Amino acid sequence: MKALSCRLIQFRNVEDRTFVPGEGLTVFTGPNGSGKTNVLEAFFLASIGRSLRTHQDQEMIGLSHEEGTVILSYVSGGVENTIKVRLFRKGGKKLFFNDNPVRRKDLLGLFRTVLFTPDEMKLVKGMPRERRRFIDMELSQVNPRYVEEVSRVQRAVAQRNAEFRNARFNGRKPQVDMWDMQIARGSAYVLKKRMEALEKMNAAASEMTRRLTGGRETMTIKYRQAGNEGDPVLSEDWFIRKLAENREEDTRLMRTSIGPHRDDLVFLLNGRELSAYGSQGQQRTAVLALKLSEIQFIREETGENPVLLLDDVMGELDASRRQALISYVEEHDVQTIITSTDRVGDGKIVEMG
Ligand SMILES: Nc1ncnc2c1ncn2[C@@H]1O[C@H](COP(=O)(O)OP(=O)(O)OP(=O)(O)O)[C@@H](O)[C@H]1O
Repeated sequence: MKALSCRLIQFRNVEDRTFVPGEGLTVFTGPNGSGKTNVLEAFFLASIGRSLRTHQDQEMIGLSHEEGTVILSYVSGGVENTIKVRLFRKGGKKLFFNDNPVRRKDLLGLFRTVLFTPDEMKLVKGMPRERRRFIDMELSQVNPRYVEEVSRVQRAVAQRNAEFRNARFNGRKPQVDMWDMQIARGSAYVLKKRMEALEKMNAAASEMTRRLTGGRETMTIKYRQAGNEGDPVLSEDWFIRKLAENREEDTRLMRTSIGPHRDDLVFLLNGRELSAYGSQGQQRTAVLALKLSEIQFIREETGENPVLLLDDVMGELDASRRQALISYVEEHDVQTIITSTDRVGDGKIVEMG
């Protein structure tokens, strides 16, 4: 999969400009504040349907305008396609695939990207939410049903929690059997897909780590299931039983403590927990290995490379990791779009400002 062009109209600080990346490496360069990340954000918006740095879509519209647009052309499976995102100051956005309106969940998986920003260090150090987002983002781009099942579980959890509040307010016993069943059904599917992905990721991530460290270190990813100390259990019955067991406490706290929305990933380096024992450098290597494994996973699942978007990460990586990254993307022909104040690599250079 390759991006052919990305046109930004009244988007952030760009009035109207079309950016044409090269087939391999492209570096958007310019001084601080010149709009490098804005361009990367436009590519990401066309891929995921939201910004890489804000939940407020309106912030992306050029300051004095009522509407902003991104039009991305890309080629996938030898076919050229266009994604258009229109953002409105008065609220909302419209998404189009080859000029036909689409919903956000149908956009996911059309133009597939892997994003790597300095923020990604949160994968190791941050909250479990960051790690769930990582695996969800990856699966959402290769499996449309996964997106639906995740939102089904989210909705059922929200309804279950609302029922706890209503019941408390009205002084009655909560009626949550129906939500428990829905959560169990969706969770079993989500878990199964996450475990399958993890198995593939594990193989790729340990291979990448060996490569990045000259064989000195190995990484494994483990899945930590809420309410279970042992190996993850994927059956609906397990979820039903656990939700029932936890109902009393959930009623008291008005939340749902079992389900994929409470699970986490644990990264182990040479068998030890990376977040607790890993040095900064080891954590960086691990995150880089995870990102490269994400590319590999998407390629294996879809038969095509995603486009790699790197925001300002080159400065974060030392020379050897930088070189490992560049040689990986060159070897595998991964189109890579980089923002950097320096001219890194020997790809196409696009000057901002
Ligand atoms: N909605 C908007 N309308 C107009 N300009 C905007 C809008 N949002 C941000 N900007 C401008 O965009 C610029 C920031 O762009 P961006 O973050 O892409 O810079 P950058 O080149 O990546 O910088 P750095 O090297 O510091 O990361 C700032 O000048 C900011 O004022």
